[in-house]
Amino acid sequence: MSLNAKDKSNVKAIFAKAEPRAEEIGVEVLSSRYSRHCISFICLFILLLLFRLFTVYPQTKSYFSHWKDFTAGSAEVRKHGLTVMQGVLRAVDMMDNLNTSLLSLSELHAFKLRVDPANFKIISHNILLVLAMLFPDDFTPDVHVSVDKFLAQVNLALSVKYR
Ligand code: HEM
Repeated sequence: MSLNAKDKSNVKAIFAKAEPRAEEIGVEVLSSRYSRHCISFICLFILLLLFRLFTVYPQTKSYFSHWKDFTAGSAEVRKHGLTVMQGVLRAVDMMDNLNTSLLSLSELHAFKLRVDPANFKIISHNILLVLAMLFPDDFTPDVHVSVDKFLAQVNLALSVKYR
């Protein structure tokens, strides 16, 4: 299912919307539940995303057996979360050319990391969930459809080298 012009603008808007709310979100949420060291929106997103991923789908931790600390806010979780989110944000920028722009990432996950591609669906579900939690007013059904379609395209592009 390809992205139409409305989908593209919805996807760009919800990811762009995040930045100005960083401080507000950081103070309200991070100070109580998460590390105080990481106060940008992106850090919060990462903490929620990976925290949910590893808690609700603990089998995903098996790919990170070299990590020492899986708790929300650990240096490893923060560093890797940022890496994944940079990948997603790059995909937002390159949404017209996903297969090419994510090709080397697909190769890495398929042949070096040997990640079961079923996990791409799990992480997409969590990305949707965290966006809905952080931006309930912006996360209209219309936006939900667009982001869902976008993440499905990202998954397809990440799965290219598995075929
Ligand atoms: C939206 C989906 C995803 C994106 C955009 C993404 C992106 C990335 C990026 C950018 C890297 C670093 C690549 C490099 O070092 O050159 C990476 C590494 C990695 N990814 Fe993913 N990833 C995704 C999904 C997943 C999933 C679902 C898993 C497993 C559950 C996974 C497991 C890993 C592992 C194990 C590494 C290496 C981490 C390390 O060296 O400590 N990724 N990913």
